[in-house]
Amino acid sequence: MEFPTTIPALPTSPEGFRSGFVALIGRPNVGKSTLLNQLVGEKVAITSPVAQTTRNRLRAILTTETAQLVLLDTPGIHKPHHLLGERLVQSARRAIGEVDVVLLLVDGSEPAGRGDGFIVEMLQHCSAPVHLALNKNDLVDPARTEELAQSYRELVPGWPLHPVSALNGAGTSELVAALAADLPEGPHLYPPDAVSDQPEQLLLAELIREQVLHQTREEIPHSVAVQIERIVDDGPRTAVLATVLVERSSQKGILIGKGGRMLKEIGSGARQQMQKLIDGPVYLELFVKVVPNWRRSAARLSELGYRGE
Ligand SMILES: Nc1nc2c(ncn2[C@@H]2O[C@H](COP(=O)(O)OP(=O)(O)OP(=O)(O)O)[C@@H](O)[C@H]2O)c(=O)[nH]1
Repeated sequence: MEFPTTIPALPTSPEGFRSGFVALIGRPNVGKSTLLNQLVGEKVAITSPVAQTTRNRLRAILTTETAQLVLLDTPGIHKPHHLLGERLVQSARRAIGEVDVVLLLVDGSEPAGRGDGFIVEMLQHCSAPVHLALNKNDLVDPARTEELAQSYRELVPGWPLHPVSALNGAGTSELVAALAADLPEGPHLYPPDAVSDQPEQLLLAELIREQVLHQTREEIPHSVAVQIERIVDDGPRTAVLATVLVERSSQKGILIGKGGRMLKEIGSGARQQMQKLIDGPVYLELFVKVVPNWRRSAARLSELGYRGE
């Protein structure tokens, strides 16, 4: 694990303080991004009702009185269909090998299924302790809680189980305490008020991609990537120039919309989120570019930051 070389103003950590890395693993759409945002209390990971929106290993940093957890958000695990899919799985595997604790998140409103077996198998060989969080507990009829929990207990005997709702925060402080207890004793790794070590550029790109997914729903699948071309901080406002890459010209048409209306909606939604993140006015200019088969092009993937092995 790499540590930053320059760390501004780290406090003296109290005796018994714990710190370390937690990998967040789970199938697509179980609520990993929602949980990260709930834990950290600021928007660090994008969420979407469409599965498979998390592409980057986004680190969120959570500091409590007694511990600091550095969370790695890994892409949803699934069977890879193309090169991008394979890189997502590689990235999840790498995350598991590098951390102090693994948190496996499942949709606890459904009983354990075959897809969960695939991940459990993958985690059997992992030396770090694994915790299982049963998410979406808010959707569960209390009369079924025990039956659902039992189906997971049978799948992973001995792993600690935590019912949570990433949406409303129920059970999350107990979850954090349990994860922190499994971290080694150690000092702060980041300043206590840090929430992410991701470059601002990546966060901004993710906010645009989130709007594309929200506004276009199924019409534009995952063949979209965002490149931030330039960020100019000219005093009163921050100007952001970004390009949205799609694979086909029909997708470009949908993204731009009639009279440019769709792109305007996307831009305006993204700009509002950016202003919250930056805490100041933002000017956003968006371009749409067709790059056929960008998902299959290894060079392009590396340029966009999806590292292979
Ligand atoms: N009711 C309920 N819905 C939730 C909860 N957590 C997440 N969701 C919803 O589930 C959907 C998927 O959540 P995400 O956080 O994007 O899921 P993810 O695991 O990051 O998805 P990928 O990026 O595809 O890996 C969204 O519509 C969330 O609002 C929860 O605790 N309760």
